[in-house]
Amino acid sequence: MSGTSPALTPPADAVPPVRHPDAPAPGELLGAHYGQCFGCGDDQPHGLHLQARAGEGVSITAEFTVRPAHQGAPGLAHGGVLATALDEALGSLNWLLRTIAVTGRLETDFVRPVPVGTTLYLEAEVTAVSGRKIYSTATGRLGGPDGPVAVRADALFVEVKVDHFVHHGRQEEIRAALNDPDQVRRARAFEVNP
Ligand SMILES: CCCCCCCCCCCC(=O)SCCNC(=O)CCNC(=O)[C@H](O)C(C)(C)COP(=O)(O)OP(=O)(O)OC[C@H]1O[C@@H](n2cnc3c(N)ncnc32)[C@H](O)[C@@H]1OP(=O)(O)O
Repeated sequence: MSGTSPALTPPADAVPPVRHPDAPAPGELLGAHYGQCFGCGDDQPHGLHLQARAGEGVSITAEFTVRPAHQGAPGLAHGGVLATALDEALGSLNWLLRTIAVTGRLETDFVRPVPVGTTLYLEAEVTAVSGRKIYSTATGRLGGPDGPVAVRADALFVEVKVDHFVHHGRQEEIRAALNDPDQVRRARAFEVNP
C-alpha cells in the first residue's frame, strides 16, 4: 500500500525546481548544515552521520549504514530512524536551491525490513516548487544503488527565514551557533537567493 496524499500533490501553479548557480557540482559532498544535527552532524555522537552528495538537477544521493544503536526490533532498524534518514536526505535538497526550509509533512512507506549492518542507498529529488512550498521525494535501497527499495517518502518542506531558528531554538545553542564563524558562513550560503 502506498501513495501520496492530496497535501503532497503540487498545485496547478507549481513550477519545476531551479538549481542555484552556486550549488555544489554533481558528485560533491554537501557537508553538514549544522555540526550537532542528528541526521548529518559530524559532532553529534548519537547521530546518523548521513553524508549527502549533489546529483544532477535538484537531486542528491546519500548512504546510511544501520548500526546496533538504530534497532527497533532485534536486528532490525527502527522505522523512526529510517524516517529520519529520509527526512535528512530530503532536507539536504534545499541546499541545492539555496533555500532554508523545514519539513512540514513527511509521508513514509516502509516496504522491506532493514537489518542492522545494512547500508541504505538513498536518492532524493525536488519535484516541484510553489511559493514557499517545496515538494520532494526519496527512496532508500538495500545493499546498493540498484538494490530493492526498502523505504520511500514524499515530503513538503516550507521555506523559512533564519529568524525561524533564532526565535524558536533554545538560546544556548542559538548563541553558540551565532558565535561559530563556520555556522554563520553556512547560514549565509543558504540565505542568498537568486
Ligand atoms: C542555517 C541553516 C539551517 C538549515 C536547517 C535545515 C534543517 C533541516 C533538518 C531536517 C529537516 C527537519 O527535520 S526540519 C524540523 C521538523 N519540522 C519543523 O520543526 C517544522 C515545524 N512547523 C513549523 O514551524 C510551521 O508549521 C511551518 C514553518 C512548517 C509552516 O508555518 P508557517 O510559516 O506559518 O506557514 P503556513 O502559512 O502555515 O504554511 C505555508 C504553506 O505551507 C502549507 N503547509 C504547511 N504545513 C503543511 C503540512 N503539514 N501539510 C500540508 N501543507 C502544509 C500551508 O497550507 C501553506 O500553504 P499555502 O496556503 O501557501 O498554499
